[in-house]
Amino acid sequence: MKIYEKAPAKINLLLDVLRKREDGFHEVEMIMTMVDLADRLEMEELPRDTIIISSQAGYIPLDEKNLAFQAAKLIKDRYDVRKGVYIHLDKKIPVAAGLAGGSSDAAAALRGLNRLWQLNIPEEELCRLGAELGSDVPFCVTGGTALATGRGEKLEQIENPPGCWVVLAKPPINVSTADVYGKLRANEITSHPQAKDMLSAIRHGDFHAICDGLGNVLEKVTLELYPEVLQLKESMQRLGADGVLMSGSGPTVFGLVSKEAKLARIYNGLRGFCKEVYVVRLLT
Ligand SMILES: C[C@](O)(CO)[C@H](O)COP(=O)(O)OP(=O)(O)OC[C@H]1O[C@@H](n2ccc(N)nc2=O)[C@H](O)[C@@H]1O
Ligand SMILES: Nc1ncnc2c1ncn2[C@@H]1O[C@H](COP(=O)(O)OP(=O)(O)OP(=O)(O)O)[C@@H](O)[C@H]1O
Repeated sequence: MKIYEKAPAKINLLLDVLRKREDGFHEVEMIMTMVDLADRLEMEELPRDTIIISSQAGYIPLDEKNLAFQAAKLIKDRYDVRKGVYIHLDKKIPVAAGLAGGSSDAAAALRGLNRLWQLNIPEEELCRLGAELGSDVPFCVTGGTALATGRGEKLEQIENPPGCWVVLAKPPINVSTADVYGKLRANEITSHPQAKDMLSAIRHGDFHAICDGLGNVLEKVTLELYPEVLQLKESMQRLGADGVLMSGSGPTVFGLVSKEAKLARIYNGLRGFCKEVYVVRLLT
């Protein structure tokens, strides 16, 4: 039997860091949602007790470093599954982009293998397993829109923001999340984005208040390291996006756009100097 799972990319509408914790992680407050740019996983049971990963993308690890491999190994070990699985990853989400591509693949593998092996693991437990793989994985298990706290693994589902277009632009640099958090001086953050304002904007379906409330404290680190990300933000604003922000630790910048008529100008303007530009929708 073959099964398929979609692994959508996430964006952070808001990312605040409250403090650095003793375990080295940072206490965060994030509002995350999904967009319809997605990897696709094909999973097939193997009679041999092995995990095989393949992908059309030549630039990701296919061994135990792959997060989908780690998800399969975790679920096999924890539930004593003696069967194997072949997982093909059709990668569409850019890698090391701030869009949680690897985390979403891991989450899709957890959901898919739960079905393939009929394990009936409740979603809450899948999230707990996901948290062992990475801070973004629990959100990628549930999807939707959520307020994430703790190191990102504590989730409160909220309603989806109103539908809109999302322009994603990734400059040709790879950013390490660990490096960005490592360079952040949490006690020196002077301006914190307000989660309560964003939650209220989403609750009221107020697109313009959502655009006004966008904020990400990791921008300070990434924009200083890579001025081209700042240039990209400024270009997107100049070209007419309603709200613009860097996603996660970057370097992808997203623009929220309400009117379809604006898209061609923004897309063509960005494509002039950035090869990777995607026009997608919020997943609502
Ligand atoms: C930047 C975001 O993607 C925003 O959604 C997340 O906060 C990071 O999520 P992630 O990539 O799943 O992160 P993990 O794989 O758990 O951790 C990668 C590294 O980022 C740092 N890290 C991550 C999450 C967090 N709350 N505090 C941290 O300091 C840690 O140094 C960790 O070693
Ligand atoms: N299935 C996978 N897809 C993409 N990258 C993977 C995968 N498994 C492991 N990786 C590795 O994980 C690293 C980060 O890639 P990923 O695309 O998940 O980053 P990201 O979008 O910045 O994630 P986040 O937003 O959660 O910080 C890369 O170095 C990549 O080699």
